[in-house]
Amino acid sequence: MSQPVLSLKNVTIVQGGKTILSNINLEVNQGEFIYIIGKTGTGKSSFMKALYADLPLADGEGSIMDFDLATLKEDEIPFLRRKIGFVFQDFQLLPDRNVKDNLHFVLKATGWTDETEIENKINEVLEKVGVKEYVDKMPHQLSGGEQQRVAIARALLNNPDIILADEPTGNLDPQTSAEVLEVLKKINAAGKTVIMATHDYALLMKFPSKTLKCEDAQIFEVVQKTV
Ligand SMILES: Nc1ncnc2c1ncn2[C@@H]1O[C@H](COP(=O)(O)OP(=O)(O)OP(=O)(O)O)[C@@H](O)[C@H]1O
Repeated sequence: MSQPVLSLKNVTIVQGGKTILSNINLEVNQGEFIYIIGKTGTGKSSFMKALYADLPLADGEGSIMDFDLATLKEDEIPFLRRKIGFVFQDFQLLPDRNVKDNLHFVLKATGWTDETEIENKINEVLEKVGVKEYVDKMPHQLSGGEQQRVAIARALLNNPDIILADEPTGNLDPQTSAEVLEVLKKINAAGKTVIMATHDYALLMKFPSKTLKCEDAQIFEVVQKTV
C-alpha cells in the first residue's frame, strides 16, 4: 500500500493578511502525479509555498514526509527543502556556470564532499533526463527545453521523495512542453511524487492525471473534462 507523503487537515493559507485558501483537506500518496490548476491569483503558488514551509499554515494541521508543517522550526526548514526537488518556470540555472558546475554547486551546498561521488551523481541525474552530453555547456548555449531538463536533473540531486514543479512548461513551446512532461512522468513512474502547477490544459489532456483546482479560496479535485 502506498504511504501518504502529504496530509493536510482544515488548512488555511494566508498571504499579506488575506486568506488565499481555506479548509484544505488533502492526502497525497507516494508515487502520485498531481496537477494544480486555477486562474491566475487563485493560490497555486501559495499552496506550493506552504508545502515547503515558505508560508506558515495559518490554521489546521499538515505533514509532508516526516515533517509537521504546523510545528516546524526555522532551523528544520533546510532539511525539509533538501527532501523536495524544485522545478520553476524560468529554470533558474546560474548563468555564469556550465551545467556541471550548476549541479556541483548544489551538491557542495547540501553537504557533499567526495568529488568522485559528486561526479557520479552529476552523471547519473543528467543521464536520467537525457542531457548528459551538455555537461560542459553554459546555460545560454542550451534551448529552453534543454535548460529545463538540466533544472529537473538538479531537482533530483538529493534523491527527493517529492518534486514540486511550478509552471515548469510556462516558457516552452507545446512540443518541448510535452517532452519535459514525459521526463517528469518517467521520474514519477520511478516512484517519486510530482505536484505540478500549470495553466497548460492541452498538456493536462495529453497526459491525464489527478487534478486539483484552486477557485474561490478552495482547492478541490476535478475530473478533467470539467477543467
Ligand atoms: N507576498 C505576498 N503578499 C501578499 N499577497 C500575496 C503575496 N504573494 C501573493 N499574494 C497574493 O496571493 C494571491 C494568490 O497568489 P498566488 O501567487 O498563490 O496565485 P497563483 O494561482 O499561483 O497565480 P499565478 O497563476 O499568477 O502564478 C494573489 O491574490 C496574490 O496577489
